[in-house]
Amino acid sequence: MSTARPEANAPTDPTRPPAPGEAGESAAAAGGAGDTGGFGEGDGLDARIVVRRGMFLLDVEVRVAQGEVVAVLGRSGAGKSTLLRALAGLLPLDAGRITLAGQVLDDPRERRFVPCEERPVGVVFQDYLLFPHLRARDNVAFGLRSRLRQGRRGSRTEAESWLTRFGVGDLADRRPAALSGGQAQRVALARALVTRPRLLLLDEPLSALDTSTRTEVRTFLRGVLPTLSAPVLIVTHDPMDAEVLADRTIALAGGHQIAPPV
Ligand SMILES: Nc1ncnc2c1ncn2[C@@H]1O[C@H](COP(=O)(O)OP(=O)(O)OP(=O)(O)O)[C@@H](O)[C@H]1O
Repeated sequence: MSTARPEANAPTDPTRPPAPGEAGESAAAAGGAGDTGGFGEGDGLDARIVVRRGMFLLDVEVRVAQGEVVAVLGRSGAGKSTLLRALAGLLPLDAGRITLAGQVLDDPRERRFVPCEERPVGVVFQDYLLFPHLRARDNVAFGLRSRLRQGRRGSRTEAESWLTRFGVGDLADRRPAALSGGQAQRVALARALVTRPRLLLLDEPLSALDTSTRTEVRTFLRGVLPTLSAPVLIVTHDPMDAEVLADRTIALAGGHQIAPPV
């Protein structure tokens, strides 16, 4: 495990596709869930996250049990994406500690920092960030090949089975430009889950979708999320998403946790 800490507040571009070895592809790294062959071992997520970005300070405590789905609500600028980026390893903590399934991912006091590509964390961003030049099958297989070192044939077969599970198996040969928003979001979710991360982060996964697709994907997620025994954090502006998808809600304002809306 690397303990080198990146420069605090290093600029990252959330609009670019995840590079090989980045957290936009779910990472099941050495010591991650790939070792156990499945979700759900360990103690869930336990984190105190303190991150400064310019004048903004995020300071929150988050605990999510295995199999629990927690919605993170808050107005624009509240710190929701900053929270997810810190958990994914895209922003280092300034103070606090992140422990996932018993493994310390970030603790500045102990100078410990697991880089994003080594974190067993799956991330789905609002605009999918699929690799545009890869077919759906290879988008999903990418993490298996790069992180788990699986061979081409086996990783493709496994990718196809995840696409089928998510109802888009017949689209395996398509590139992202030939997928609808809902289809692309399913592929992105398959890609995030294929390496069996121990934490799933969904950043506004429905916000780029039109109303009917949004309802379709929300219903789909409602079926899938309870089947994962990993902790899930889902950032959303929409209380309906929280109501339908989450067991519990965290509300942020100005970088701090507040009582959730009733
Ligand atoms: N690179 C940066 N440098 C300085 N400040 C930043 C940077 N990125 C974000 N911020 C600030 O951090 C605060 C929290 O931003 P963040 O993106 O986490 O909010 P959010 O709740 O996800 O908002 P939205 O719902 O609009 O995505 C904002 O005040 C924002 O201006």
